Amino acid sequence: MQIKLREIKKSFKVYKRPEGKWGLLKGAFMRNVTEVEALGGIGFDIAEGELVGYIGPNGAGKSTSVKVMSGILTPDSGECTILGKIPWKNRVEHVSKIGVVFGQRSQLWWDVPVADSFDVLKDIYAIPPGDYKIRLAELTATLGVEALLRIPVRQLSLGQRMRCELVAALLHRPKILFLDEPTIGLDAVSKLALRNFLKEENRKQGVTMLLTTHDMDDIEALCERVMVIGHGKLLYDGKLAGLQEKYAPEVVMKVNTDAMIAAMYNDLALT
Ligand SMILES: Nc1ncnc2c1ncn2[C@@H]1O[C@H](COP(=O)(O)OP(=O)(O)OP(=O)(O)O)[C@@H](O)[C@H]1O
Repeated sequence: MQIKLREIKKSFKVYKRPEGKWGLLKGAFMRNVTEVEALGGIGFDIAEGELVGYIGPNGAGKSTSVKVMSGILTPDSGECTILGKIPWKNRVEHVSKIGVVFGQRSQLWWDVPVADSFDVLKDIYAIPPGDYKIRLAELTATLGVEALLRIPVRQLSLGQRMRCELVAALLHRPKILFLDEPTIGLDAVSKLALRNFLKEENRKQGVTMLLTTHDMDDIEALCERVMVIGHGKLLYDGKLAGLQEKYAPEVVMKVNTDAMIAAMYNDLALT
């Protein structure tokens, strides 16, 4: 298995300021600490070449899991091996084998042209110049971003930036790609283009992908297998068709996946 998680737990300490008009002053001397359990013993396996959907309501623990798997966060307990290594213990080696796209954050430098960010990534990942040239040409052509290379990132539209984020995440030919809400805020055309790209990258290059999204059309278009997480626990791991059978209305021409997922969250008391 490329990705293996067992009983991963992660809690965060949250500091609360005392309420009332003196709260700010009192808060300087004393703060109430509470613990939020983001992951309560998550476990799953993902094999090479799989494209798995990872869904759940807001605050379910999806991003926290992705951060653990990408080595950004160390869990409180449990086991996690990615390509046989522990992400937070072998960080340098780990990041050279994975790619991460956070839809709500950028890994590109805001004020410099896109091409300059790619050049920096080439040095960070120590990509040989010949390979870099080929891979950059291949990715920029497929994602249609050649004309954007000299433009500073802050001047790009969301859809343009997202395509550049994908180039950045795939330049070093990672074996695994974690995608945390990559289609958030994109229009229908950009979503379709991005889905097609991900499907092809998975099929042709064999890149293993874990896709976190609230857009059930993403899941339907890309993932045969889906994992549902709620309150930090894995609630379902299986075929999308299995979820549809259980939660979709009996006779429909096209399954309304958003309604289906809303019914499931209600049923599992996740809302
Ligand atoms: N750095 C942090 N400090 C405190 N609490 C945190 C932190 N990161 C996450 N949490 C909490 O952990 C829980 C899980 O958050 P997480 O971001 O993993 O959820 P999510 O499933 O990705 O949600 P969304 O769909 O809204 O992005 C939430 O209750 C959140 O408030």
